[in-house]
Amino acid sequence: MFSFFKRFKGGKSSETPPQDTPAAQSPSPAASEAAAAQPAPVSSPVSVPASAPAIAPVPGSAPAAAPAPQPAAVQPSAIARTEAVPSAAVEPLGLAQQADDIEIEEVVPPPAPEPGQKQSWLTRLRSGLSKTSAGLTGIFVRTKIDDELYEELETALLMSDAGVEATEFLLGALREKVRTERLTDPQQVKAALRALLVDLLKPLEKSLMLGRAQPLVMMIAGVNGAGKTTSIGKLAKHLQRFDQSVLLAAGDTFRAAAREQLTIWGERNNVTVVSQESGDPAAVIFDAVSAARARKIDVVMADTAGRLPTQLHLMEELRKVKRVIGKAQEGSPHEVLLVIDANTGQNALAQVKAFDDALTLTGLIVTKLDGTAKGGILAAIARQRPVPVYFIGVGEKVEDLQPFNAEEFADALLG
Ligand SMILES: Nc1nc2c(ncn2[C@@H]2O[C@H](COP(=O)(O)OP(=O)(O)OP(=O)(O)O)[C@@H](O)[C@H]2O)c(=O)[nH]1
Repeated sequence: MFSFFKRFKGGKSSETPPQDTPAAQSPSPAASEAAAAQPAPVSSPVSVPASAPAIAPVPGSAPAAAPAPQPAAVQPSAIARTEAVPSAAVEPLGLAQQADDIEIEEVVPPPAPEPGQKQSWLTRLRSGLSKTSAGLTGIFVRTKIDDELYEELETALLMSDAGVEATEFLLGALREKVRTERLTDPQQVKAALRALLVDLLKPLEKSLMLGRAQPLVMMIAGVNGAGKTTSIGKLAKHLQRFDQSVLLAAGDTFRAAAREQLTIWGERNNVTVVSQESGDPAAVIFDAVSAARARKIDVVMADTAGRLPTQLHLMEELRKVKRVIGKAQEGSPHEVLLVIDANTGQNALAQVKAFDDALTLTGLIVTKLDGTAKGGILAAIARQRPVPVYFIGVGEKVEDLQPFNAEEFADALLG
């Protein structure tokens, strides 16, 4: 089963988080880059209790969900999936070196869905992708498997934003499967396409692993309006439900409304927001990470201003933000997430490539799959830049942001 989050557990790492010295009071001398910038006052609209549990029991983590730990990451499906993902750079801090005293356990299963909730989420995903699924399923009502079927399929896949490379790959593999498995019925071809899609998308499935550092620092980037701030809010709410204390850094010092949006959200949800009226986003985020270390907060999420990959100076600014976060806490940021709007089609792939080249992304959040999105973009990403997809969004409510699941997604695409 796919987990909402995973928990990094055991050993010295979680009991003794690295460098607990409150850096807020005594910043690291190495932080000259950030120190040169204006310090950001820590504004705590509503303060988070300093005693927020670092590794609190996880709701719903019934013993059955937590099999006996085995040395060095042997949780079956979860770890296999993690290893299958090329950017397994997110493997927790020096895991290999600490294999003797660290275990990984999948102890954070998905929350028990409220009646109808899961169903309504899937319904929204299906209806969001209905344009693509209508196009694809129409093809398989034919009676024969012929060139026309493959041509229509090619058009439908290209129209779904899968792009030339993923489309050619899927069609080539499909023809091969039809030949070797001697398929004769178009419905069998549909099932074969589903299997190929699942295989293609599966490496993108990955759970966010909690508890491998304190704080776990996530930097969130993306173009304007992709849904960064909204996703941070939703994710913070999910994290709170998993007993994680959260602190937000309003690193979008460019757009006042974004800062306000985050602050209001923080006030409503009892989450501290570190913000500054203007100035250097790196300094704001540096202070936020330092404050989180001092307060023993579990997760820091750092918002950043939207920017286009072609705005080279702004991309350089992001690289600086990342470097400075590393000075506030060694090994940070643990996650560099890109938020992409699925409605931007192939442009989203270009964004993934550009931001990955600049920042070495560890994951994606794909938003607005409830809109006019066609969904094939995930096949293009899987084929051309397989950065894991942690979450997908199908609406504006908190529960509209859910973990990406390749099978559910393939089913929604194929109708
Ligand atoms: N329909 C839909 N709307 C979404 C989703 N995610 C975010 N939005 C909306 O998209 C709009 C932009 O979201 P923001 O979170 O402000 O985007 P941002 O990336 O922070 O924008 P900038 O600060 O300008 O860079 C808002 O109206 C959100 O409510 C989603 O999954 N579905």
